[in-house]
Amino acid sequence: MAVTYYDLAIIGSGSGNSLITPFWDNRKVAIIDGGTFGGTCLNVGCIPTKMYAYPAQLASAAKEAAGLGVELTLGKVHWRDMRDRIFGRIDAISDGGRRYREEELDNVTLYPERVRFTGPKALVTDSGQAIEAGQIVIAAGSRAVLPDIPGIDLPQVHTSDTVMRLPDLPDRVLIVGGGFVAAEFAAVFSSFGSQVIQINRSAPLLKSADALVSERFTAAAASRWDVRLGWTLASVREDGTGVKAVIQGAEGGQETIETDIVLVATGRVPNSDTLDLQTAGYDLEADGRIAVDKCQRVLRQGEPADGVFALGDVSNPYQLKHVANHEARVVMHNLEHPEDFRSSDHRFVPSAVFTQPQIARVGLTEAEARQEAELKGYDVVTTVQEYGTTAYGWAMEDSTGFVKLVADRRSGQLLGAHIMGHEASLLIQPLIQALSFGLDVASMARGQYWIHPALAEVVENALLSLGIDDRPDRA
Ligand SMILES: Cc1cc2nc3c(=O)[nH]c(=O)nc-3n(C[C@H](O)[C@H](O)[C@H](O)COP(=O)(O)OP(=O)(O)OC[C@H]3O[C@@H](n4cnc5c(N)ncnc54)[C@H](O)[C@@H]3O)c2cc1C
Ligand SMILES: NC(=O)c1ccc[n+]([C@@H]2O[C@H](COP(=O)([O-])OP(=O)(O)OC[C@H]3O[C@@H](n4cnc5c(N)ncnc54)[C@H](O)[C@@H]3O)[C@@H](O)[C@H]2O)c1
Repeated sequence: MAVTYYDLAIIGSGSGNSLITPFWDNRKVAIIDGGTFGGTCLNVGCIPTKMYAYPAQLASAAKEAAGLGVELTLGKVHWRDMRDRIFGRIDAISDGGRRYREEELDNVTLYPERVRFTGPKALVTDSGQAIEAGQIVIAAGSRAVLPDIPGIDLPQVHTSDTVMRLPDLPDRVLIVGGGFVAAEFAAVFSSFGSQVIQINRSAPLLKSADALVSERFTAAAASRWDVRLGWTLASVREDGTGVKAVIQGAEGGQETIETDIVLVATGRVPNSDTLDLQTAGYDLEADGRIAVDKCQRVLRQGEPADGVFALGDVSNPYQLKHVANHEARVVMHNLEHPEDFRSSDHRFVPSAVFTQPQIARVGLTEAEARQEAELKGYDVVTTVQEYGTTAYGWAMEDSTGFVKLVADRRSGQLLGAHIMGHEASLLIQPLIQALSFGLDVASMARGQYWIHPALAEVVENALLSLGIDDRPDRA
């Protein structure tokens, strides 16, 4: 079999696509992707979901405004127009990116097919094209898992990959799962007027969040759509244009739900199993992720393999685009500077769920901090500051938003921050900055102005209410 040799082969055109810098202009690069060019975030993930989440926020403003003396009526939601606007933009970007790689860069070859390893630095595509490369980057991402139950292949059963392309807004939606994807789509569909039932195996929703966030979000969600905890999906069968979904309770009971569509959002698994990694001898973590060292080098029998890197959802447990981007920047440097490797920094990985109300997090939950307290010598202190205690919170008549901080009284450092409420994803950013740069609580609270009466005052007040005051020059 004829083998084509490349200096660099990249598996996955999501975060992997950003690795082709001018450094490679006079070198041969292969980029291989068996799916839609641009990967998850662009085509079926972060970007289109937020392009639905924002109009959903606008649609739900009508209810919010009523409490403030403004009568707004939600007219019609033009789902099809929205869908066409969103994907008109996204598909063009994906297509443009693919064309640029395929047609405009002489040194880059795009293989639009799946690939697997045949040796440590050897690959073969589904059509049998053999590739060898000096360096290889595995950026193959993750995919939605589907439970193995009767009816799971019916066209009315969706994952996040397909649900955003529905021809019409469904009247009734059954959402299975209690994580990020479920929380975001439940908010979108319920804001647009669909009847949403969300079932989750465990209680509460968003169970990896700080316990107070999970508890309060579960209550907030239940006030907006129908939340049923302790249920799983048992089977689905067609019923006219919709389906009858049988759900199974933790106690053994069953119920049948009539719905137009089912959205399965029960987690994602790394695509490592598509790559025949055992042939190349590379190590996997227990959950199927590719094992890497701090420099993102793939491990082989516990040792970093020379010139083989992995990044993003295929190797990290976070499954977040900003983490994949960070790791891609590290890999980009390490590919070009083998004599001067950099490491990834996973100390303070933040996340936000663009549901209603919004949720954001960085650092430790209270439970994690208490668990680590003895080992690390933390004197754990926490505070909860309601949005409603600040001037802007009054303006909003907010009754659900809050900031929870977790800190170490001994060192005066923040350990974690958890926000639920309006623009939580923005309010969290100064706290991410404080953690990342080691800014102590007292300096952060009093070493700068906080604009009055902005919503950010809720962060200032939360910092002050921790009762940590060790700045000798505090005014
Ligand atoms: C609905 C949804 C919403 C999300 N929202 C957010 C958000 O708001 N913020 C956030 O930070 N993250 C979000 N994420 C997560 C984010 O999308 C991912 O963490 C990120 O896209 C992962 O990037 P990646 O480069 O690792 O993989 P991907 O972008 O998935 O790229 C992997 C590529 O590899 C290809 N591939 C896989 N196996 C093979 C093979 N054997 N051969 C050839 N090609 C292969 C795939 O076709 C794919 O194109 C969301 C995810 C989903 C599903
Ligand atoms: N805003 C964001 O950053 C964002 C948005 C969407 C997705 N993502 C990423 O995508 C990843 C995947 O999201 P996800 O929501 O699919 O997974 P997840 O792991 O966050 O949540 C899966 C949920 O499904 C439940 N579940 C599992 N099996 C079940 C079953 N058989 N029946 C009922 N419930 C069941 C689990 O209890 C859990 O609540 C996330 O980890 C996240 O990192 C990020």
